[in-house]
Amino acid sequence: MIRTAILGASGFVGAELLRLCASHPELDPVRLFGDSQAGLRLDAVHPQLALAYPDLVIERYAPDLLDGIDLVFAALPHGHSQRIAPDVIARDIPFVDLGADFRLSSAEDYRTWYKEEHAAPELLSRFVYGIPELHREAIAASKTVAAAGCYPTSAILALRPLIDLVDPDTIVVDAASGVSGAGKGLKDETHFNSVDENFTAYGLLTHRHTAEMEMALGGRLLFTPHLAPMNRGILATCYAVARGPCDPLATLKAAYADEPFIHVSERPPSTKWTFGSNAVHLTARYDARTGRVLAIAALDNLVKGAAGQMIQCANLMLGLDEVAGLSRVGVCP
Ligand SMILES: NC(=O)C1=CN([C@@H]2O[C@H](COP(=O)(O)OP(=O)(O)OC[C@H]3O[C@@H](n4cnc5c(N)ncnc54)[C@H](OP(=O)(O)O)[C@@H]3O)[C@@H](O)[C@H]2O)C=CC1
Ligand SMILES: CC(=O)N[C@@H](CCC(=O)OP(=O)(O)O)C(=O)O
Repeated sequence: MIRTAILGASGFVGAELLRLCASHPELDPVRLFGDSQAGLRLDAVHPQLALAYPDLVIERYAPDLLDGIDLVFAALPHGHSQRIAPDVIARDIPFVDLGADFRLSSAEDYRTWYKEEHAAPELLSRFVYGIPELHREAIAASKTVAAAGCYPTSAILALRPLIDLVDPDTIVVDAASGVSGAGKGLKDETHFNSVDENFTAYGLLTHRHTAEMEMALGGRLLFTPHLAPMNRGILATCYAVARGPCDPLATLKAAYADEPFIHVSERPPSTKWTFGSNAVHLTARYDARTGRVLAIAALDNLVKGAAGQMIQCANLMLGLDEVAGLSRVGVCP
């Protein structure tokens, strides 16, 4: 078994990593780290995991606790894993990070979008951007992977195969997320009374995920995130001016024909089709009237947008079956 440590185990993504590891044939979570919940038994923090992990305790991180570990997952707020990465790299342990610390390729971009200095800029170039469908070989050859964010995963998977068909400077991405995308901390905007029976746009013109989408797609794009009254799920509706008449649905079908987690069909996708699974459902159209391409993606922000993507990357890095521990079937209805 692969002795696995999880930083941020007491958070939403940490819980999802543990849920997925419980049915993974190789990954064995043996060390869990948290902050405010350090010192508590796992079942006190995440009761849904009690039967799978009766004996685990959340600890406070110390570098020595990584000794003997075979794989590290980090699901920490931005800015933390850049301080821990040197400990992991010094021990030569495969490391999959889900924070934004190592996703952008330059410290300057990080400063621009995250409004802080990067603490380990010399490590940025070691990290491979973690979307297996686009960077499978590089991920398999790397020990350090920065798993992509949830919104970027949806928009990039919908648009990347279509990029030669459109003008990248005309891309518009409107995406709606379930509230678990904001993590477990309670804020005014994520309070039940703010979210229930409500639908809001936020982060206008400035959302940090714009940078990741531009890095993967080229061009200057307009991204508007929305908060939807649901627990999980992202639906990204993407538009771009086409270079000429085209068949984007056929292009997506061809690009993803052999992908285990991607389903392309004519039917407009729903987030519920992906609930709890690592699946991404896509569709696309060419609109001859406006000369635009439309592409839509649905995924579960906590699985393909987070924990599932991390496990898919780890499977590749460790030479395991890429689909190990990951479901392709959503819970619907
Ligand atoms: N939620 C989602 O759908 C997605 C999240 N992400 C990213 O993944 C990361 C985790 O997200 P999520 O699980 O939602 O967040 P949560 O807020 O739910 O969990 C955060 C975790 O980090 C721990 N933590 C907080 N501060 C510190 C600290 N100072 N030192 C050590 N540990 C700390 C918390 O510990 P404790 O609870 O014990 O205080 C908790 O375990 C974030 O970077 C997020 O942006 C990316 C894609 C999707
Ligand atoms: C609904 C919601 O609030 N979503 C979060 C994005 C999800 C996330 O965790 O962002 P990273 O991928 O950068 O880690 C937000 O908009 O800030």
